[in-house]
Amino acid sequence: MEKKLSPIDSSNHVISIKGLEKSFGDLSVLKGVDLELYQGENLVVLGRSGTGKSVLIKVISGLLKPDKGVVNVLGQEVDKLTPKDLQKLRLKIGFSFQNSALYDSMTVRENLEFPLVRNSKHLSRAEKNSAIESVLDAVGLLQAINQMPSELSGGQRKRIGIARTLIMRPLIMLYDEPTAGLDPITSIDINNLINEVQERYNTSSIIITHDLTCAKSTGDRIMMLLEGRFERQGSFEDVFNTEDERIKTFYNYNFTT
Ligand SMILES: Nc1ncnc2c1ncn2[C@@H]1O[C@H](COP(=O)(O)OP(=O)(O)OP(=O)(O)O)[C@@H](O)[C@H]1O
Repeated sequence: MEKKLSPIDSSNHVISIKGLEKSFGDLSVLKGVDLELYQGENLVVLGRSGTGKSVLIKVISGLLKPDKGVVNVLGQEVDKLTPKDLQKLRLKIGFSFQNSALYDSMTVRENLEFPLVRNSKHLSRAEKNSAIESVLDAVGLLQAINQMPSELSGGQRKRIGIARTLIMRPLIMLYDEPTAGLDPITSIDINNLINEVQERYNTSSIIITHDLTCAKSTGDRIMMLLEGRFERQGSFEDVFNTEDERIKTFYNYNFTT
């Protein structure tokens, strides 16, 4: 399903990257990447495996340092921050990583309480309960509050993972392969949830994926990472309306196999 595009204020960016380069030994992964994430938009970063999408997310979140370039997140240059300030900045970013597993020995409620206990010690019991119930309601799983992760489906666990991220009220969401390993119907549910989160919490998001259905249904704007650079960007149609064989192959592989 195609996305109803959100109105974007392109004068107001929450992430701005200019001339980002990152290599590992002889392997040059990002070769001069520019990217702006605008307030309130869903930006999809598409690219084949190994093109550096996860490296990009790690640089944005300060887990990797750029070799060259400026990476500004919420007005701060990430690689110039002290560990304490970087930690503060990270609390404003919600990470939905492929491997952000739930704690199996804790109930859903305890899993959601965990980040609050660590980072929002001032909250009362009632405030914690209210925050937990509110995010569970947002992901449509209030009824699962006392269940164990092992009792939930893969799609439900993904939803709880997103709820656990939302509980800290992030300004930016970073989704790394949100539909990986999910069947097509469950993937549609997650795509819808990404859009609901955008509307409900007014988050700005980067969605890293090679799933074109996910790109089409969640992206206000698409950027295509090819050989270390963003070669094309725009609406889904803009990006794929091209004679570039590399992009045509990517499209055909996704939609015809
Ligand atoms: N810490 C690291 N040390 C050395 N090489 C790395 C490191 N992190 C990533 N790489 C290399 O950088 C390249 C890009 O990796 P990355 O994980 O960003 O790809 P990706 O586009 O996210 O792929 P996928 O879709 O498969 O997750 C790969 O060749 C990877 O081996």
